[in-house]
Amino acid sequence: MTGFPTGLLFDEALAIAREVSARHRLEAETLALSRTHGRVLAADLRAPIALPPFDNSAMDGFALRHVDLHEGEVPLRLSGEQFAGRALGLTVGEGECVRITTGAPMPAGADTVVIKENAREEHARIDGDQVVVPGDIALGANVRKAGEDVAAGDLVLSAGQWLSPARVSLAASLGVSSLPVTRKPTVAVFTSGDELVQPGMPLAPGEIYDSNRDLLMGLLRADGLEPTAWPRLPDDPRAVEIALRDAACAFDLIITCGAVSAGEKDHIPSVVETFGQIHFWKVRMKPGMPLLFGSMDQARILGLPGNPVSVFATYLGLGRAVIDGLQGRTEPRPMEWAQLVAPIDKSHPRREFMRAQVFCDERGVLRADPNPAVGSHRLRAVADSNALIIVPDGPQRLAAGEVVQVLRYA
Ligand SMILES: Nc1nc2c(c(=O)[nH]1)N[C@H]1C(S)=C(S)[C@@H](COP(=O)(O)OP(=O)(O)OC[C@H]3O[C@@H](n4cnc5c(N)ncnc54)[C@H](O)[C@@H]3O)O[C@H]1N2
Ligand code: MOO
Repeated sequence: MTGFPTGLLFDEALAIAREVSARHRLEAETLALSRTHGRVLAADLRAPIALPPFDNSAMDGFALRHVDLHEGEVPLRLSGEQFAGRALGLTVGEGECVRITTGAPMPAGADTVVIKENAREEHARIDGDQVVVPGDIALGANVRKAGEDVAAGDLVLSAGQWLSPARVSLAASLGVSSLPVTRKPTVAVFTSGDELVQPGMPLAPGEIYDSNRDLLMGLLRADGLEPTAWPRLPDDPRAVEIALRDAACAFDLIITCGAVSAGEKDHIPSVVETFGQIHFWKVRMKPGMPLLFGSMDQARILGLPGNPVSVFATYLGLGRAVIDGLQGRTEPRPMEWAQLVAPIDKSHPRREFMRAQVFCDERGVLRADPNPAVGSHRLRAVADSNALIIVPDGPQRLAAGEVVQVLRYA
């Protein structure tokens, strides 16, 4: 098998994964705002109105004209009430004030609000109720100005951003009722290997329980997708071919795990090569070296290595980039830096993804404690950790205290 890139540096593989998936970006669909949570925005959003839309009070109290204030206490005539809701068109004249609540539109003429607790109401005066206010209130106090948060026409959300609850809520505050978002990829998940048994069934000698299915389904669901798990693939080339070709015409992304390395039963690369195209196979990363990325029919296909820790690292390191590319997400995923608690001595040249516990110490410094259980079969270390340390390409001797890049997952 030849004619495709192999033995790539991690960054080279990542660039191909991004380029191919961006080229196969899914179409946009317009959804009601309440259904856009977690999706990727497909077009820029400019503010159709200003926020706040009008000058309004930040507190419950009395709206007044600052020019009427002077030293000491100031008596003002209460000329009306404006509560949050429709504007009554009131005007505050000389020596007057209007009772106001939080969020209510400022009456014309008023420029300042005194909070209720600092005012004294005196009732049944001949010429109406009187409100006595302190004279030392700052001009504009407790007033929220129209447009101080967002001006009409501002670019508030950009294509390629993911829609967090705050972003969806910002669109709602602007009166936007639907947004164009990229369609979510449909994903088929396959595990493979004759040794695999579903949890709950008895194990025969040589068999193990299938743990990768739940790992992948959980990772994909945590990324907002609704993956479909297919029955486990047997180590039979014809069965692998039929299942993958079937899925490739129905799904946007196929994720397999296992059967992608050098063994006699590793049929996935030859099926992808025969019925599709391999974009790359084998990446200089640890774990996850046998990783394959290709296309078949309408689907992109990620052939993850079978070892559970390899599945985890390749999904977070490269699989997610494919999912982001298909959805047109250009906003980078958050990446952090932490100080090593213990040294790392890496003699191989591959980029390594090491399990670690990342925590914030008493001085507020983010620190990373590498898990000593190396080996891509040791799933427990992933479950006991909350981050992957990304150890750069090439041999590395990193002392305790050195700063490393970390990818938090829990
Ligand atoms: N001669 C070579 N041998 C191996 C190479 C190599 O380059 N040359 N690569 C090694 C590396 S690195 C890895 S990673 C594995 C990957 O092999 P495959 O992707 O072909 O995966 P399998 O052989 O099918 O499985 C590997 C390992 O993982 C277990 N496994 C598989 N699926 C599941 C599952 N769903 N749940 C739990 N455990 C699973 C499987 O039983 C094996 O132990 O190959 C090395 N060998
Ligand atoms: O790269 Mo394999 O994934 O080391 O075990």
